[in-house]
Amino acid sequence: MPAPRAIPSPRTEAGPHGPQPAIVFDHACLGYGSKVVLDGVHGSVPRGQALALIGPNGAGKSTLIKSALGLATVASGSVTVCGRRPAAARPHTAYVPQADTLDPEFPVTVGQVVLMGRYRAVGWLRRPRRHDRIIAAEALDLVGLADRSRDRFGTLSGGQRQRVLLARAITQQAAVLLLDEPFNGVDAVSRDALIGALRELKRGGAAVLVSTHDLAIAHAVCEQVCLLNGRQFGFGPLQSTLTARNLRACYGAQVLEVDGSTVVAGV
Ligand SMILES: Nc1ncnc2c1ncn2[C@@H]1O[C@H](COP(=O)(O)OP(=O)(O)OP(=O)(O)O)[C@@H](O)[C@H]1O
Repeated sequence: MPAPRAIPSPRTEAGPHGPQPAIVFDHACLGYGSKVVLDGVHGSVPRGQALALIGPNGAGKSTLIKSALGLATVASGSVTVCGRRPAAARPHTAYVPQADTLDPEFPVTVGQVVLMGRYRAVGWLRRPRRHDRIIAAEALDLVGLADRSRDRFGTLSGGQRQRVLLARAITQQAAVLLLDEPFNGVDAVSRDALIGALRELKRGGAAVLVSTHDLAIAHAVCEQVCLLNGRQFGFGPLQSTLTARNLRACYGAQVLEVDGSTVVAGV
């Protein structure tokens, strides 16, 4: 039997016109109940690539991520994940919340948190097998925390906790990874570890959606960017989308020119 791997080998689902994108937003208007908070999102993410969601506070970044999980209302247009409605595609998606959503006082070890990612595959009432433990150990190694497995989750720094949550998502071996501001308040070591792990996941064929306030993260990890502020201000390759014009339209007065570079102030 081949050794288990946290990151599965690349797979492409072929459609009639070639490989199918992992995520497709088709003129999607998104919100909660009857309230629309995000208008006209249009673009797609192939497997093995990442999309950065960029925009000011309240722009709709989390809403876009929730729509791919089937947790936001699609008022018009459509959102498709792995060729299905998002709710039906949940077995193929893994979600990384912000680290502060998990109570650090909860008495659980780092290894146990990572192993929780295997529960969907194992079943809640069954014990994880050796196979699952190997996958969890490999995922923890990928985020650079192999030596912290027995430590209590709450004793880790915020950045390390964020890495543990990414490891938990990696063990799900999902085709689509959705990360909500994983770099917020993260130190340089954790930031580099997260960037390295995301690159490795893309190499394994995963499609990644990552919301961030940091344009440098988009450049380090993502092929495409989606600029949002209540509606879409651009969706496409970084170079042609992260233009001063688009950023100014999206952020307004918060965009500055510093030494010929465009900088978004205060985020
Ligand atoms: N469950 C909800 N019900 C109704 N409105 C909501 C809900 N969640 C978010 N909103 C609203 O949707 C809009 C977009 O919020 P969202 O959290 O998606 O923005 P964001 O870009 O992720 O913001 P931040 O960077 O501050 O996390 C906001 O006006 C917010 O108040």
